[in-house]
Amino acid sequence: MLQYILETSVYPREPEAMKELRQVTANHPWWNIMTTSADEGQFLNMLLKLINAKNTMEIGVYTGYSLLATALALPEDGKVMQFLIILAMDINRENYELGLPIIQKAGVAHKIDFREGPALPVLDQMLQDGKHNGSFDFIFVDADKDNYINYHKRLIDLVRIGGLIGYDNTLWNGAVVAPPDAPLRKYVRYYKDFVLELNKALAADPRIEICQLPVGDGITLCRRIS
Ligand SMILES: C[S@@+](CC[C@H](N)C(=O)[O-])C[C@H]1O[C@@H](n2cnc3c(N)ncnc32)[C@H](O)[C@@H]1O
Repeated sequence: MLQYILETSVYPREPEAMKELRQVTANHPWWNIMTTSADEGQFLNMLLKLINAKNTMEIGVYTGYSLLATALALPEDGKVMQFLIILAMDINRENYELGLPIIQKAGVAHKIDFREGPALPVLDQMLQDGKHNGSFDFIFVDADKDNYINYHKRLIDLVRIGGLIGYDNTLWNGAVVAPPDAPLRKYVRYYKDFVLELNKALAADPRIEICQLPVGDGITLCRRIS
């Protein structure tokens, strides 16, 4: 079914730059476990346009596919305070630089403020400054699953009321419904409980409305309501 969706509506309408970046990623050794899928990229691109997002954040860039999908969707006039419109964080700059020439060629690199390093200290600094509370329209989290709960504790104060946080991989390769003795890859098994814990915490959080979508590996959208 996914192949049908990809072939009928995703691949034919995928912007050339996103296609090109997907090719770069496909040659990277982490591709299989790391990359955001084409249907997710297209979904993010449309979602951002629908909510008229201007000020966004991404945690977990890798080679930049979801970042490019975001940058292509955002308007030119999104600068808020000292940030450009996408604050993008990753512990690895090398991978970001693999995709960067394509992002530059697409004419959207100026929308990105890339910070190399772990995201949590940057979030803590922003919260301490107090200037960015409630300022983000959209935040996409696609990084270390064992920190998602820690991200959520901070992001809830940084996203604006009515804004969205999207957590990626909340179906975790289907492992969220796998029996305890299921033969899972080591990587999948290691993070499974963290994803389950996150899903439970989001479902019980009264500060958000949530919607879990089977797009890509599962995205949970959280709309801040208080
Ligand atoms: C699944 S990949 C991101 C995929 C990307 N969104 C895309 O479109 O292809 C996860 C990324 O999170 C990064 N990462 C892991 N731990 C991190 C941390 N503590 N802070 C920021 N980034 C982190 C990894 O280096 C990796 O590039």
